[in-house]
Amino acid sequence: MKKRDNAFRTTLLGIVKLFMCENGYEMAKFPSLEDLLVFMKECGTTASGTEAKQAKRSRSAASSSHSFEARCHDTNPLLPEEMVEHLRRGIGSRGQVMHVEEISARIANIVEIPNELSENTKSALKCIGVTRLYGHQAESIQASLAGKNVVVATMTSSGKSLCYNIPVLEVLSQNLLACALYLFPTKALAQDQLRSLLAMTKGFDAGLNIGIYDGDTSQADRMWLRDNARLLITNPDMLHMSIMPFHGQFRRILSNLRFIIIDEAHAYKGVFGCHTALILRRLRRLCSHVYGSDPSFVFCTATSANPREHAMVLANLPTMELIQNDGSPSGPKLFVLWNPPLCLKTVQVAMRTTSSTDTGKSADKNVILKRSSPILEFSCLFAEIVQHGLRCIAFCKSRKLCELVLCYTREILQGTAPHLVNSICAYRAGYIAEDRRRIESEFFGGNICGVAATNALELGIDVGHIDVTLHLGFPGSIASLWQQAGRSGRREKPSLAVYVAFEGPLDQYFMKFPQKLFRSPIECCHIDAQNKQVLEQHLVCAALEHPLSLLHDENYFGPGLKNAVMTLKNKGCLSTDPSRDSSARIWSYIGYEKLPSHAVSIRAIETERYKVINKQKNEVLEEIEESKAFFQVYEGAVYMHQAKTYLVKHLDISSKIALCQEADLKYYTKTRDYTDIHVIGGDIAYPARNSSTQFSKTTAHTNTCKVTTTWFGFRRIWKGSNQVFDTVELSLPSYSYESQAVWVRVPQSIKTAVEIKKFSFRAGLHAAGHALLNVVPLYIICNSSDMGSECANPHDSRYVPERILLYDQHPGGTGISAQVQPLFTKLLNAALELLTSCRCLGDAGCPNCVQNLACHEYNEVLHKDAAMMIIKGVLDADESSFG
Ligand SMILES: Nc1ncnc2c1ncn2[C@@H]1O[C@H](COP(=O)(O)OP(=O)(O)OP(=O)(O)O)[C@@H](O)[C@H]1O
Repeated sequence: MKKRDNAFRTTLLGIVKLFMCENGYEMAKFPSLEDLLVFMKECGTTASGTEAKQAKRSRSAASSSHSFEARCHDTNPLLPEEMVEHLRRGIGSRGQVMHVEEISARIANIVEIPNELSENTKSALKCIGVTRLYGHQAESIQASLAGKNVVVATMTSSGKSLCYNIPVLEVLSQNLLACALYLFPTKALAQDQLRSLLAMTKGFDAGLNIGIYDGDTSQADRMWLRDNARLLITNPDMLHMSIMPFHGQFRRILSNLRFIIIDEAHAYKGVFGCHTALILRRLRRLCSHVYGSDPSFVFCTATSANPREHAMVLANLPTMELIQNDGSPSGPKLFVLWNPPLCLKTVQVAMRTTSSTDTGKSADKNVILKRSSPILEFSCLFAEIVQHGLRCIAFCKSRKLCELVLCYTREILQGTAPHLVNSICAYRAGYIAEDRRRIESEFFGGNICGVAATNALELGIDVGHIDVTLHLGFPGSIASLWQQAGRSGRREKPSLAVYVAFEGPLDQYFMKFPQKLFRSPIECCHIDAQNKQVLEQHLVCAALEHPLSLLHDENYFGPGLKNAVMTLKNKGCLSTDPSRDSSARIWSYIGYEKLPSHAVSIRAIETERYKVINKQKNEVLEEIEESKAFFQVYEGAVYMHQAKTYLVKHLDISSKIALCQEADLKYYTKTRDYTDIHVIGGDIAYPARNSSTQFSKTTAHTNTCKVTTTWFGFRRIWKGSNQVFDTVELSLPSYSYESQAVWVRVPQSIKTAVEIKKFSFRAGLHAAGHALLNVVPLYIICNSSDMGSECANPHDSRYVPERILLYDQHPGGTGISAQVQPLFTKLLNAALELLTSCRCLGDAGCPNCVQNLACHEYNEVLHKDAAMMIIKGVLDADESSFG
């Protein structure tokens, strides 16, 4: 018996050793098996059961670069609600399911199609198989036909398009001159809408001449549409650059304009929203002053806290009918919060720094409790879901994550269901338009059953029925999470959403307090149509389109009009006839630019891009924005595209081309770089609405800044173990762009106090910046990549300014820094709370407090205690300066 026990012990120890070693744990820390098991039990991890089996399997799958494998091999079709139980028993058996929120089904509120609608409209409904209307559709159609401005804020896939298509088709079939203008934020959505409009109007006997007028429309088609279209689909960019500056060519449409449709209105926020608001004011002014038309608006938007206010500000409308009683049916949805399990990991930790000049270079190995990789957990879930016949969108926060998830999931499927490997793909910005259209239609048609996507698929492109949405990390706002989750479960069908947490503070906060996710109000959509800089830019465009009048145009451009006109006069952009009475003066454009609208970029989108070309096939794989290019493509970089790895062979900086070739590589690469932020000056005040005294007691400033990134090398890292095995030098030009920063000065006395404690001040500033960055999404709708903080470079001991600084990572800035400024005290308090409540040990903190996944310096040179002293010091100093 004893002999058998010993044999069992030896075998078990062998398995555990293998498991520990494959997962990077250090056995030496545990002298006996008992010590190890006691430790693992305390940590809530066990190397027996599933883990040990996995370890065994990993050994047999030694050829694979990863030590993971899907742990459930059955591939029976399952319904979404069966899936939760299945996951709990299978890959979720290590207690990953933190919460299951049951969202009950919604019963449809159905009404008959109003009899008074024309035969044309009735036949359009028949063409798409709609026999009755949902309550909200009937309500909004009635309001629109009565001439009211309407905003429809109902769930994803609730049939919002009919809320505008029906009144438009009705009016256009009754009045053969009437026209409508549809605005979509993306070209893909415009294509989608054109398809459904063409399907609806097959039997129409009134010529509508529906067409898209965007950057892809040929010159011949443009001319035809200008002369004939009655339903013109376009986007704010075209309106701004190509339609309004040449409005005379659109005389027929503008004179007869009855409707302006704005779908996906929630996409118009931040700087893009601010520009669109000014574009709509220009359009309404032209319609009224030049063409005598007064179109009604229909907005469709995802649920937000303020759909009515948002739509009214966007188009400067005094009244707006809000339709939000969703009458569409929806099946039950289960929303699962999934936390990757804790396990033991050996990590290199920076030792406590001993002086202000020491940058914390010494390191030691230690065993810590860490969550297993959320990316692998997510990929296992993705693989499991598609194996059970469920159609799935796996939402990832970044393009790189999208590629990694696809790569890992395909690898899992290769072992468990090889026939499904090519039935999943990635979908993200950067792919060329044809590839995106192909993926959309293959997903719609069922050739593809799962897509790893960024928020590029969040907006309502119709990809057919989806059973499950997976969410890797918090997408930046509760509104956005709901919008993504709403993509599954059309009509009465049950659906499932699984939110997989990263180790960051925000994700862990929601795992701990699920009610904050499910019971908290959804965020507001903010825009500031009074932004001085944006107003001036659009007034120049407006003056070219039709001279400005202080008397008649204040209605459109608001109380800032007079000051802005005077500024533009001083800049030599506007002139007036001084002999006229001042109130009767009209202001004409006299600037040197022929088309001022071409100098106004409304999305802060970069035009300069690098093309990534597959050398063997001579095909363009991707176009990467210039600011992001050198993080992904340089000679020797491993570049990923649709789960294939490529080696970048040549980078031609002058022609902006990266040539790569497919290669089966077991490593990935990461750049070594640093980013300097130079505050230029010029206060920015945005948005005005937030600068109430309640928030403004802060010495924080918002200024324009210059961001310069320098790349000096890259590392080659093994895929499975994440071990660096090679470091290579790089010589690339630095990249600079102007942006906006929000920052607060740290008093000299605090620096001295930190240094008396023998803490590193640089490390404290770095950690304080991270802590602040980690709490920003609690207050402001943004993606984690929107903002960065000033990070201390471990290889650089130059002077660092005594400040905590966050900056907008989009060239040109999207206004987010200025949104943060009035909230700075709140953020400092929240960051301090985050640090004091985190019980991690060690100066370098943990991903729950001062570490940040996106840190340019890989979380080196951090000091949590110093960060707490600095934040507290700034708060005290601010409090005393405001009394
Ligand atoms: N009254 C109705 N009866 C039956 N089906 C309907 C009805 N209204 C709309 N639908 C169908 O519901 C689906 C979703 O409609 P639609 O795309 O208009 O929703 P949406 O709210 O605009 O979606 P998104 O939020 O993704 O933009 C379409 O297939 C449409 O044909």
